[in-house]
Amino acid sequence: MAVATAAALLAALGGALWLAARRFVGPRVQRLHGGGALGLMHGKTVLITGANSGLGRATAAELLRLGARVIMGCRDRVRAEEAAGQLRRELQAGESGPDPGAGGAGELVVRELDLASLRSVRAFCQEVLQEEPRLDVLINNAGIFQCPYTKTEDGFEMQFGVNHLGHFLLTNLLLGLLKSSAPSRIVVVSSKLYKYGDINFEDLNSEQSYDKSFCYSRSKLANILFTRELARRLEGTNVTVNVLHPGITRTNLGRHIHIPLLVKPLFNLVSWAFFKTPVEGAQTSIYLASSPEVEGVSGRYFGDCKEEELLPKAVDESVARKLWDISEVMVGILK
Ligand SMILES: NC(=O)c1ccc[n+]([C@@H]2O[C@H](COP(=O)([O-])OP(=O)(O)OC[C@H]3O[C@@H](n4cnc5c(N)ncnc54)[C@H](O)[C@@H]3O)[C@@H](O)[C@H]2O)c1
Repeated sequence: MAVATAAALLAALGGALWLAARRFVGPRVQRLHGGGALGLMHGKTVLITGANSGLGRATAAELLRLGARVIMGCRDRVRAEEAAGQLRRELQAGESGPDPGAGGAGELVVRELDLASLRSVRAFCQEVLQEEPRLDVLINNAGIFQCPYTKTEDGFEMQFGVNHLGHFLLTNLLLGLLKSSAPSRIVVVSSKLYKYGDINFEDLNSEQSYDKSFCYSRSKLANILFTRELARRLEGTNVTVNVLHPGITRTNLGRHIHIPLLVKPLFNLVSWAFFKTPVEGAQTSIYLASSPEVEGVSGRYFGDCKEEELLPKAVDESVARKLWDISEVMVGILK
């Protein structure tokens, strides 16, 4: 009797946990574009930061399959070239598409970009501006998650520096090209964890106290405030900018999180059961980059290819403007 009750309780607990986790992760989104969409991105140039792994890689594979010229902005050239070689082979073998013979497959270019260095961001943008006649989609995807306290080359707290400031400078330097290629799109990859962040202007460098999860959330809140302020500034230009959360996805993003050896198998099991695959997680980025449905839509927040509500702190216009002004000073953009 006691065993049966314990088993029933365990089953109920397991079921509740399953439902809670599914609710948090969100419904799995199936691949958006079938064989009929091949060529949808033909003639378009897409730049993806952090495109050699995880969500960025899955996004690159799909946009490439749809015919785009994809520029991979990556920190490590060797790893990026490896990933690019693999993507080209997959494309040729038809592994990243259901209909390899239907044409439309695009071109892949690797360029070096370290978002933790404003010097590197400037050099990268100079190269892009010199060599690329157009830019139709910019996807600010790269990110770093809950690393130990370190600073960027320019002395900024790493997560704020890479996730927000690096992309802030990158986007601003490429705006002219995006405008001249309009209609064009900017897609910003944030996270639901923005909810636990705050823009504490008095300590943006977290010198006094560093909380790695707060700083990640703060950088992702900054991504959203940046998107909304940029959308306001871009009104009437035919350049749109939207932000998304991909949902919890099985990638290497958690490389800085220490999981005890004994707990690892359980963690792997849970992530295998509940987390999205990179292809599933990338669907909202792909949707915002390529779908005709979002033509002209700007300043919105998406999850699972649908618009979602934001908390008041993420739509606070005065905080967004102040963050913009401070970011301009931090990255050294002269007004
Ligand atoms: N995986 C998830 O569950 C999840 C959930 C919410 C949001 N996100 C966001 O998705 C985005 C992609 O993450 P992912 O899950 O694919 O992880 P990932 O670690 O596979 O990809 C992150 C990419 O960013 C690159 N990157 C890191 N620092 C960089 C730097 N200084 N300069 C240039 N590139 C740099 C990495 O090299 C890597 O290619 C991130 O912005 C992350 O915050 C992921």
